Amino acid sequence: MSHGWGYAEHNGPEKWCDNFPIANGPRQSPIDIQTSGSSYDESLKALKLQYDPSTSLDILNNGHSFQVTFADNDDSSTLTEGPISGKYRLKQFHFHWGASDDKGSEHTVDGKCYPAELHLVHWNTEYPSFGEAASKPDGLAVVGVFLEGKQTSFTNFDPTILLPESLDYWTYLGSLTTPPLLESVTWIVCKQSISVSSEQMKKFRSLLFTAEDEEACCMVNNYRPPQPLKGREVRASFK
Ligand SMILES: NS(=O)(=O)c1ccc(NCc2ccco2)cc1
Ligand SMILES: [Zn+2]
Repeated sequence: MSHGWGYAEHNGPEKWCDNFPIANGPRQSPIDIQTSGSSYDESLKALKLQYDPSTSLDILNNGHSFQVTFADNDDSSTLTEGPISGKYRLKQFHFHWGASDDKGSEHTVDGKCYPAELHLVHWNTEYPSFGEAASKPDGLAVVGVFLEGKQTSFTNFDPTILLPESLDYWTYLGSLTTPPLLESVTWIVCKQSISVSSEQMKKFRSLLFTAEDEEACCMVNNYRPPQPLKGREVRASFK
């Protein structure tokens, strides 16, 4: 693939293995969460998310999604408890979405897709930086939140506001869902979705994959389809 990876026919998820052979690895993400195959684990703790909105730095279109990046030079915005041990710092959050409401999420639940999925990306402070942590099996923890259509207000930047009322979750060991597809992510997928208005979905779909001097190509369908479970366990924090 001479050009960078993307989501088009010529450089999309089915082609990523050409440059990133780990695409066919043992713990790839996303997955289809089959609720009958997940098991309640009473030892799983509740998620503890403590975010300081003042640590948000900038919002940018990185050509694959738009992301809000956070200052991660101290423990102002962290994830602790839940399925992880130790403390993970919030690095950024971003979204994946479809061209229409019938697709767009990366994880699916019993085959059900959502119009979009939020990813809150955290790295293990056992390691010196995100880049270092990203190559370790326990280096990252990403909280996934489904978005589904309803009229709602969508304030900004304080990621806590982006979280659903219930923090019940499924958890499994997986990977980044875009290249470099590193198998370093403890996935924490919330059962309850948050609402997003059709106006907001229109704004997502008006973003562009392309730069200003290129022919406009709308940023839609920037999601990887579910990958083989390969015997992994999916645990639930709820009965
Ligand atoms: N969709 S996601 O939450 O799995 C995700 C999160 C973060 C990156 N980061 C990309 C990267 C560059 C170097 C190491 O990592 C890529 C994908
Ligand atoms: Zn993502």
